[in-house]
Amino acid sequence: MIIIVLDGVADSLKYRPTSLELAKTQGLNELARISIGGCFYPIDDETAPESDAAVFSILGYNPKEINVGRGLLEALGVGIELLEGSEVAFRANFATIDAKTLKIIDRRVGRSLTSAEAKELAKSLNNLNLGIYGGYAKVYSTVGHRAVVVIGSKEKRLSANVSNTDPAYGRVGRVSIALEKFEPFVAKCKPLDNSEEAKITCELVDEFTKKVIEILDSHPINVKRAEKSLPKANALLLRDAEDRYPNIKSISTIYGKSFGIVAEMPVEKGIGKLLGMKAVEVSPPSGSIEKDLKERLEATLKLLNEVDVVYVHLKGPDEPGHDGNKQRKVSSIEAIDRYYILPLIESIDLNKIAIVVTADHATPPEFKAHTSDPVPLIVASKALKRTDGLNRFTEHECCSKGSLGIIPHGYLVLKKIFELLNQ
Ligand SMILES: O=C(O)[C@H](O)COP(=O)(O)O
Repeated sequence: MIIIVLDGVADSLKYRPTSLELAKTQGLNELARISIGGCFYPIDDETAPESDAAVFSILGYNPKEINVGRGLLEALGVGIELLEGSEVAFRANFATIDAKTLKIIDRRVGRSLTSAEAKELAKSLNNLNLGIYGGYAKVYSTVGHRAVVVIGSKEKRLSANVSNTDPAYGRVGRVSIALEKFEPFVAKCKPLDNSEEAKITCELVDEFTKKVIEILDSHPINVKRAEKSLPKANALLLRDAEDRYPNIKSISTIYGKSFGIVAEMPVEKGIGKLLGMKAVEVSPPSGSIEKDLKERLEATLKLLNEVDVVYVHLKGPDEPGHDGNKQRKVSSIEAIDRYYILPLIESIDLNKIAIVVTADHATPPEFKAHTSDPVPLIVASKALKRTDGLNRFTEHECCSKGSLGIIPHGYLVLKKIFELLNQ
């Protein structure tokens, strides 16, 4: 089986036509016609999840039970080891701020920061001495404006039970939630319990934030960017702290099948590692969608020879959703259809291999953020005894006609799919 998760591909049924309804998708339509479908709430009907919690959920793990901070997953995804007890990992965004007022101008540097620029900036911050409690910071840039930050102390124990300095996301336990409204200022770190560890961690985080702004605001990369009228990457916003490796059952133990993963972003790579999935490395987005999708397709087909279930995570539609650009979201869906779905259908025998297509969460362009809306799901196979008569892979089609109905939690979905295919 191949499970294809199109990051943030769903929109909200409040804003129709949705991006999926607008897109011309010959391949997805073909799959829909041989499918059983339905919809599901990624976590529940009130949680707008980040991708990590949503992906765990799709794979059958209740994110509120496993309770893993995304910081650790991002770190695992780029091969960073954590010293449990004295180090805390965060997901970070290079951002553009007004250095005097700390007002956030763009949480993602207008998506204009190249990975090469981010690498240079990270170099200037790495092994930063925080001046108190033997504190230090390690900064690793990943894709574009994204980074991983590890805050550590040579003297004190630290804790991940601290709030985000990125105001766009909140925390329920270690599960990160996209906030509907937030004040656009770099937030101060707040300890989330009364421990000395959380208090010291926050002092180190706030010291880090201050030092980063001092160093980055006049960094030669930013001077050059300002000359070209590009936004400066002069702050790092931290979120989703984690300080321990959780004890989670591997995915093969749960389902009795071997799993592989094709993932583009560190967070999904990290999830794959944590759950013991076999990975085929693919390069980060290169700027050529066609080339990237061909590479992802080759990786999928390679893994298909080696494992029972291949999980494929394609980032494409999420970014234009965040940017409020519906037209670009539609184009991204159409590119995935043309360069990934159609050639995939031609390369495999749908009598023997089932294809599941779904989304990890909705990112409606009208909303520019993840929402809790239900997402569509199709299970396509020529071996199914019946189909739902779907014509398209869209929110309305799957939610209104799919016989799986609207499943209340994403973590119930994969078990249902296996049951369906075993009938
Ligand atoms: O693109 C990402 O890494 C996330 O899915 C969204 O995070 P952001 O709100 O920081 O862009």
